[in-house]
Amino acid sequence: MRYISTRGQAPALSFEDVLLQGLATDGGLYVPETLPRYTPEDLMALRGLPYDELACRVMYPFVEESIAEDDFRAMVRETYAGFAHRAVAPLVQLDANEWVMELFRGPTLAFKDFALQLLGRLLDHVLEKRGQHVVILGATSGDTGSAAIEGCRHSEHVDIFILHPHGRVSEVQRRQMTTVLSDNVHNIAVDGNFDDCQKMVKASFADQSFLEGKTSLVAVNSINWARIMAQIVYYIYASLALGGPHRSLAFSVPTGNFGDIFAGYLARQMGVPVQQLVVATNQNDILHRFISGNHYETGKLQHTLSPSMDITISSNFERLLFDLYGRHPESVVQFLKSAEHGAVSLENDRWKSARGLFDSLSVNDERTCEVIAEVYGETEYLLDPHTAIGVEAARRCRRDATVPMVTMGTAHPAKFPDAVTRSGVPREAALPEHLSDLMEREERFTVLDNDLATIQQFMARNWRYADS
Ligand SMILES: Cc1ncc(COP(=O)(O)O)c(C=O)c1O
Ligand SMILES: N[C@@H](CCOP(=O)(O)O)C(=O)O
Repeated sequence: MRYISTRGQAPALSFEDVLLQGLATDGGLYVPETLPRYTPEDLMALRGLPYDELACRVMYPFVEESIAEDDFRAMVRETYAGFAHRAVAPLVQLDANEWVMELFRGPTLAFKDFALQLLGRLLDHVLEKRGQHVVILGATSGDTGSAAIEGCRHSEHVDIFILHPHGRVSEVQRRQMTTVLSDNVHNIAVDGNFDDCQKMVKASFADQSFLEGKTSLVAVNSINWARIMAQIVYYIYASLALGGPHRSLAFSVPTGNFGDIFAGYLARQMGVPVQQLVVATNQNDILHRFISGNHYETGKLQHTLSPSMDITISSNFERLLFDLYGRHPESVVQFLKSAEHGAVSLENDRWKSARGLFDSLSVNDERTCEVIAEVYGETEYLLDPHTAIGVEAARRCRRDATVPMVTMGTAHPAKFPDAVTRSGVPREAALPEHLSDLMEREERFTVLDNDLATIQQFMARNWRYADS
């Protein structure tokens, strides 16, 4: 399988090169040139497989030219053996035909573990083979950072620098990152917001001269194709568990960088019967405004009780645009250029074709807390604020009550105790055993100005082989 850039000017690459590259050299994102397609018979043959085996079978075609099957299977098995539930991604029923898929049973309690615990292993495998050391650079609004650090903390082959917006992630999220004291882990709290962090990450990928040719950058954000690939699997798992391929499903996905829901879109392109995808956002609603009204215009970032979705520029929207434009890169470039200067719309027929699949809703903090309380009242099930937004959007946007609706449960409620307390539910969300002393652990992080040169100088001084 070859991967091509959404902007059409970068060379096509193999999986191994895409894994190590991050952004394409033309600023675009890599996508597979073609997707594997399943017939209903193919899907039937996947029914009942344990999660790790399904994951091997779904992902292997994407990596087969770069990694031997036995090695890949071993990495996938080890990854999902580290999850706290035997089903890996259990489905919890809230109501008739209404489910939450718990994607937070991995080591750092958010859906990012599905891809990032595997990404750490894939990187180590490839870097060991090449005898190479790299620098990982990532931006986080709270969850990617800890999952990426967990995936790479023991690696001899990487140094990892994670930028988070200072004071704008939850205390649990911050501590999950900053209490990892390994020499190769560098947490930077940026005096800015997530968009600022993400912009500096992308600028650093575009121009890596600050590394003086001594190393290269690897991405752990969902600009890295491997992130999306691993997330396709749980959509297929949900479908097969709830009657697929002979029954359609709808998904509601708490959305920020559009990576998770894009994986659902790809599962559908591969033949999984998905009737509806609901984009569930907080007050940072650029995607909701686009889906509901064909109006794409960045706004000012707002800080909410669902901080992981405090994002106004969604990286993976570009991957969807590429498809909506019939895989015509010049149109993608033109759209994105115009968006830098104000509001943009798609041609009506293209937007309508997206509307055939996507619905959306934006949910504010007050309503998020009400939903946490309502669902707890109905079922004694405790939602985190991101998942609560998903559940609200699922209920409000549902097209057909006979089609099972699955909300992606993207984080454990214990990561966001403020929202849980504000909702007034009579229960605390306790951290699991392995994190029970998190609040007492020593922290290490550096606060830096929201300035690209400052960040890059810090990195150049601090990566482990800086003087070699
Ligand atoms: C808990 C949680 N929910 C939802 C999202 C949104 O996912 P995506 O950025 O893939 O749209 C994120 C982070 O991005 C997250 O950490
Ligand atoms: N919500 C994310 C933001 C980064 O998104 P990514 O999926 O592109 O890594 C976070 O929690 O860090």
